[in-house]
Amino acid sequence: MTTQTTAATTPTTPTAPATAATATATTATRAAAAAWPTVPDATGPAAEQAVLDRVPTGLLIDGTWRSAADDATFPVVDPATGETLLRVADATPEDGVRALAAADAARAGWARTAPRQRAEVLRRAFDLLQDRREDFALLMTLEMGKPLAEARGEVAYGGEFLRWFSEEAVRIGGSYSTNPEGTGRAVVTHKPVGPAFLITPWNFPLAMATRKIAPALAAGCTVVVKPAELTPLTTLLFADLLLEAGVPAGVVNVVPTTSAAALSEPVIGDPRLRKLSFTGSTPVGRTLLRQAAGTVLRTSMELGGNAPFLVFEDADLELAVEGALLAKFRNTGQACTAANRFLVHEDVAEEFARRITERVAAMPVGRGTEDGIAIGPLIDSRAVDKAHRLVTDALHRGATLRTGGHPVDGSGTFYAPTVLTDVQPGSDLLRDEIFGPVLAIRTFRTEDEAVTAANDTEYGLVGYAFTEDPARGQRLMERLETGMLGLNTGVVSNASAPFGGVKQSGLGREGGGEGIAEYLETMYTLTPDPFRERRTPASRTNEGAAR
Ligand SMILES: NC(=O)c1ccc[n+]([C@@H]2O[C@H](COP(=O)([O-])OP(=O)(O)OC[C@H]3O[C@@H](n4cnc5c(N)ncnc54)[C@H](O)[C@@H]3O)[C@@H](O)[C@H]2O)c1
Ligand SMILES: O=CCCC(=O)O
Repeated sequence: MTTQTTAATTPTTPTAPATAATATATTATRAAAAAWPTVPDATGPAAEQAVLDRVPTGLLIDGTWRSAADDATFPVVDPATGETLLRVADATPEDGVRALAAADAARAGWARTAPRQRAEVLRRAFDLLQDRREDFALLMTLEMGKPLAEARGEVAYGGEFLRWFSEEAVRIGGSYSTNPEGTGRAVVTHKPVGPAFLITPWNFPLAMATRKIAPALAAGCTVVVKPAELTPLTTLLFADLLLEAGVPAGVVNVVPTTSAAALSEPVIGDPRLRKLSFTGSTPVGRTLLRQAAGTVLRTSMELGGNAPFLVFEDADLELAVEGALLAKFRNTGQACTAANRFLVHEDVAEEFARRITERVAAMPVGRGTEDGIAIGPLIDSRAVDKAHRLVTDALHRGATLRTGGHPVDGSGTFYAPTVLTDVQPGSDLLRDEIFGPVLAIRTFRTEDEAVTAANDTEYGLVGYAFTEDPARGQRLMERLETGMLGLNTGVVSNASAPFGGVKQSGLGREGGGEGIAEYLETMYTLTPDPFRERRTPASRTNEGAAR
């Protein structure tokens, strides 16, 4: 794959309480005070420093940037170089509860705003993000490592949630109907569920935040956001943009922390919290669900995946190869949607493997800020170790190495893009999320065999299938146990579509019309038929007198 291919196909939609005494306010609504010059489409040390200088490094609580309660900070590191980019305030559990108190105090006011007003705030945020897209892209590449072309794709994708939910905010409906007996009228309305705690992962630092914040705000909910400790900078810069777009104090609060579990537990256990939306791994999701049971909290869970990628004997192989490159190597393989198991019909397996190996072997690896890079660093050394352990296990069990298969020497946490064929049943990478640039191929003989293998996992986020037979495509839609299916395409993500999984890949959906419903409560009111004469005591007396 050339970098140009990666860039062109990177999806744009995608086409690619507080112990208050110690917290101190440092700047009042920082964003309003800051002038923002037009950002040049530039990279290099000066551009990097300029964007880092713009990032607020405190906690956002009640519309004010603050230092942490104990003044502690933690470093955010560039995974390509190992160098510290910035230090960020490290929120304590008390800060988390204080942020929730702010969200609770702002709750009623925000819920009462006109939907149009909420829509316009989100639309302004969308416009501001477009103006600053180069800043956000560069910042994501710095803190997360993804190639700049992909980071630009994520700004476009993440921004679409702001635009989509600005449009959805004014379409929160309800219904008025006559009950079947004809004796009454049923009125169904939707209201904001209340303060929401949003926990996001490191792999899509902007889009995973906008995919939660935008529908929550559109619905009229206030939020506390806990970004991943590895990539808090994008969320902090985005929160500042939201203040500038007109989000009132307390509506969005942000608490980066290195103590995710300690901060989250009291917030989740606090009865003022009404909603938890989590994106991350399935094991952490299970823990949070157990905690949420304590207060019977509404939850949305976007969890891990183990996507099958099926190539049938009647597939357009060139299309399948392009789809495979996107489905596997987008974000250097670090996507919940990443194809984890390639199941290829035995008649076309060797040709598919030959073509894909040629492309993968040619992928430029390097720091994401450099021109033409297709494969950036993995997020940290643990991710490199995991990828390598899975590859080594597969090789020991009989797989064949076609290209890659090793960490890249030098600074940074890089893993060579890898293709394995003849992967044997029982190999760990067929069961575990690889979360790295490793493409593992097995073969199958029949459609039944392919479907059985595809469904043989506790996960069910997304699947991909390449076939030129429309009837087979329809059978797969009905038989694959996933929340999403890419049929002859390697990417499904789009702000207008319900994103989410079945089985242990999650609960609920983000995006589409479903996305805002996750932040709304349904209320039903019954009232008597207004055309029936009311049988008041007085009318009953009169009826009796008349008889
Ligand atoms: N389904 C989706 O939409 C989707 C999207 C992106 C990532 N993911 C999944 O996320 C995983 C990768 O992301 P990750 O490594 O950041 O996941 P993770 O579960 O380790 O962390 C996710 C978030 O949870 C926080 N966290 C961790 N332990 C916690 C605890 N005990 N209490 C509260 N918060 C806690 C982390 O600080 C981070 O903010 C993969 O499994 C991937 O598939 C899923
Ligand atoms: O990592 C999972 C999210 C990927 C996406 O939204 O396309």
